[in-house]
Amino acid sequence: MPPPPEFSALLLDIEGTITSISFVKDQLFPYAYDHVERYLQEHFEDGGLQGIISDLRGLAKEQLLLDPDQVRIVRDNKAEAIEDLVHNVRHWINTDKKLTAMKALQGLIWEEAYRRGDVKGHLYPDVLPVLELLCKRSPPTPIYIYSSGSVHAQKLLFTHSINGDITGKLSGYFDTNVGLKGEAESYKSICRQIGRDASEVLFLTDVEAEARAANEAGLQVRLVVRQGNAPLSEEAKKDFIVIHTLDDII
Ligand SMILES: CSCCC(=O)C(=O)COP(=O)(O)O
Ligand SMILES: [Mg+2]
Repeated sequence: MPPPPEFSALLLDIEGTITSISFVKDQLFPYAYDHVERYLQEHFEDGGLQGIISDLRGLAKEQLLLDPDQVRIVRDNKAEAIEDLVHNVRHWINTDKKLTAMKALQGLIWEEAYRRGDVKGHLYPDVLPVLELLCKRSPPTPIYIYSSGSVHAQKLLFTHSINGDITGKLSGYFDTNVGLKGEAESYKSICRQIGRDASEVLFLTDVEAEARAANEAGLQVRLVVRQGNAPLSEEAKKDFIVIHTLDDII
């Protein structure tokens, strides 16, 4: 194992890196799938949802061009709009699409589940001890999150985690409003926003395309392997240092 990396800021992916894929796929996604219709019925007129519905209408028009057999244009009438929105959102959940407006709606739906205690954000056992160590360094090493899940959904997961509220350990959150995770420009933008040179930032992810994009942007990168993750390609294992626990970065 190579020596631990030197870094002055840590950027973390969530699913497959610090949280199990099974928590997201077997608990969060089914909850959103099952509750999206009721949520839209109950909240359709809410101010906070209106912008998201408008974004979902625009998204349907874009996605229809790529996926004409499955995506529906969202009709104007409320009952028909809900029918179309539910159809599209369920299709995007089933196909694990990382679409910003759909992720924003998922975050709102999950809020109820977390608040009622129906779900708790999963964290691997090595995560909190390493975050605590980094926070105790002098000066503390700031820790940021970059996930396809909305910032709202991220904050919910860390507020209602199996280790309690760990948001005090985190310095900031980024979602796909900053750009897609497979694009180098997104990582450059994050580094600008956190005021760090890319070479000082360590990014941890389970996804090869994200690792390559961050590497292209000049960040240090480790690929994280967890039980239940998709297998890494031979090329990825050759090109990146692979770790199995966050202990390997300290
Ligand atoms: C923020 S919790 C929900 C996770 C999610 O919706 C998702 O798509 C996970 O993507 P990630 O970029 O964290 O691998
Ligand atoms: Mg991931």
